[in-house]
Amino acid sequence: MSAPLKIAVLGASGRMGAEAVKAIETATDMELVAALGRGDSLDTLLEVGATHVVDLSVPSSTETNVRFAVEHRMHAVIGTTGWDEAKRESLATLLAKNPGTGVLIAPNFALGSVLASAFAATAARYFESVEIIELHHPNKVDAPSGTAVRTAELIAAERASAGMDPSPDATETQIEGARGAVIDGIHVHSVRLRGLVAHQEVLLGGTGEQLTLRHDSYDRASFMPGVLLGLRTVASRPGLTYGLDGYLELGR
Ligand SMILES: NC(=O)C1=CN([C@@H]2O[C@H](COP(=O)(O)OP(=O)(O)OC[C@H]3O[C@@H](n4cnc5c(N)ncnc54)[C@H](OP(=O)(O)O)[C@@H]3O)[C@@H](O)[C@H]2O)C=CC1
Ligand SMILES: O=C(O)C1=N[C@H](C(=O)O)C[C@H](O)C1
Repeated sequence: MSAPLKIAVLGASGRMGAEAVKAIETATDMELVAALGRGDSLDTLLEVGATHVVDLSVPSSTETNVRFAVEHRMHAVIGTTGWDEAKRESLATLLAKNPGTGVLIAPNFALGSVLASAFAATAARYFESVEIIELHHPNKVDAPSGTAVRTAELIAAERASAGMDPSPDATETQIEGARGAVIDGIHVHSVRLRGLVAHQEVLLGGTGEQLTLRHDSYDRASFMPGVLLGLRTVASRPGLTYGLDGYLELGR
């Protein structure tokens, strides 16, 4: 049997970080070597000899954390939101200088969510209208969710390759925000509600019919199989992978 992966969790006291710590401690092929939070020095990662980092911190710190890891040739699995195109490009440039190091940015680790986004992108070629509603707990600091952004990007790419027009919309006047955020031409609406965890609906409309693709995470345990899959795979995928779908055989 090969040596266990030496894993550090960043954001370890948070809602996701605490769940990841439990999952890693339970995995027989992994060793938790550090559980760090705000104010802890990243030099600890070097002192404990971490080979892999899981970043589940906050959008304002994730880039600094991950760049440190890559500069020291640690593989990184990122669940934290905030990785826009400019940040991803900059990270890819850094990775090119550190060949052999792998990074996964996973907007959503839940396998059902990854599948739902892929199904939605496929379906969006066949429906005139598409909009996204994402629904989350009220402690979430960013909107729209990273998952909704990624889903909109996938849908927009499919519709562009199919030569489709924008979804029809006759709105002439509106109160700002009434039609949601627009990402690559796709409208995204964000709900924050006590009692929710993480949920998303993609509404697809055609003449006389509607298809709704909904995914619900009722518990953060739903994200852990994806976190562990990411950790087990990332070292064999040098460079940057955006989306856990990059590690799955989705037949697309
Ligand atoms: N990809 C996925 O499947 C999922 C992604 N997420 C994303 O993960 C992120 C975390 O979510 P959640 O756990 O709910 O958030 P929390 O706020 O519960 O946790 C974030 C943790 O990070 C800590 N932190 C702050 N700054 C740093 C730093 N510089 N280094 C290390 N840790 C730091 C915070 O500490 P303090 O409290 O002191 O600020 C807190 O403990 C979000 O971006 C969220 O959108 C969430 C669920 C699933
Ligand atoms: O903050 C959360 O809770 C979640 N964040 C991620 C996102 O923004 O998409 C993943 C999941 O939706 C839960």
